[in-house]
Amino acid sequence: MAELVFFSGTMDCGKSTLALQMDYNHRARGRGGVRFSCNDRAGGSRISSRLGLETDAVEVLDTTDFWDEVVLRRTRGVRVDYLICDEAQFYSPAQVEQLARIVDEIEVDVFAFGITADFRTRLFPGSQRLIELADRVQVLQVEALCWCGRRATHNARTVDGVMVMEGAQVVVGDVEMAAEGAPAGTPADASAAGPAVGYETLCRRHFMRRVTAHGANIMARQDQLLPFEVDACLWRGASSSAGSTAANA
Ligand SMILES: Nc1ncnc2c1ncn2[C@@H]1O[C@H](COP(=O)(O)OP(=O)(O)O)[C@@H](O)[C@H]1O
Ligand SMILES: Cc1cn([C@H]2C[C@H](O)[C@@H](COP(=O)(O)O)O2)c(=O)[nH]c1=O
Repeated sequence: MAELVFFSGTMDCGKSTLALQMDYNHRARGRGGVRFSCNDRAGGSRISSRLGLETDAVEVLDTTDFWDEVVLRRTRGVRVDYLICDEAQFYSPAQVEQLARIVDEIEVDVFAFGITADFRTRLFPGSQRLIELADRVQVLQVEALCWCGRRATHNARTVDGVMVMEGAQVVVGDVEMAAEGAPAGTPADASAAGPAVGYETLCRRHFMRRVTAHGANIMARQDQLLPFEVDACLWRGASSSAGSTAANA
């Protein structure tokens, strides 16, 4: 029995990696599939994983009709047993309905991958329809982490390093690597003209309090600059470390 499965999680939790792995595994068993993506960071018509894997895909446009895509291939004698649908949050609700129809009427498995919510915690329309229609919604096992070490559940957007709550729902971008290179919150390319948009995965607590890694770093630095008496007092409290105030934020 064919299935519509929505694999979801925050940004940077391994969705595209899993999409490529599932495509590989099904293909290795002789099944025929079609890979789709939309607005991948690597550019059009690609599925790219931060682990370094990248492959070609059919770019989903506003005008794409998944039913036609499958029927056309089958009419030409191309085997289509499953679809890999990456960045599915960007698909329209109508396109998600086409995917459900493909599962039910022509027994093609559909494996969709995407984030559920945007930088304001609102569901993307495509993700909402997937949650409504999927046979299964599977949350990825690999957890992206907040800077505090908790499981990240939210995708924050930063503009020039500052977390924002206003702006267009769709802005293609990447998470910033706090541990590698520039401190989190530093624009990826500070010399580029225009504001630098980035993303950071946060736990709910720090999302609601708007504390990104960059903000936490500033608080930790301020801790280190406390007057001697206050600093000594905190130190005697044993729980004090440069990061503890930030972590309690
Ligand atoms: N250099 C690396 N070494 C090991 N794992 C990595 C490396 N870079 C990225 N990853 C893994 O890849 C995951 C991101 O995978 P990706 O498929 O690009 O995520 P998504 O599509 O969900 O945004 C990270 O959570 C991490 O587990
Ligand atoms: C939160 C949020 C994200 N996006 C964009 C940013 C990326 O291009 C993709 C997510 O890709 P990933 O493979 O899951 O990292 O979505 C956006 O346009 N709007 C948002 O609010």
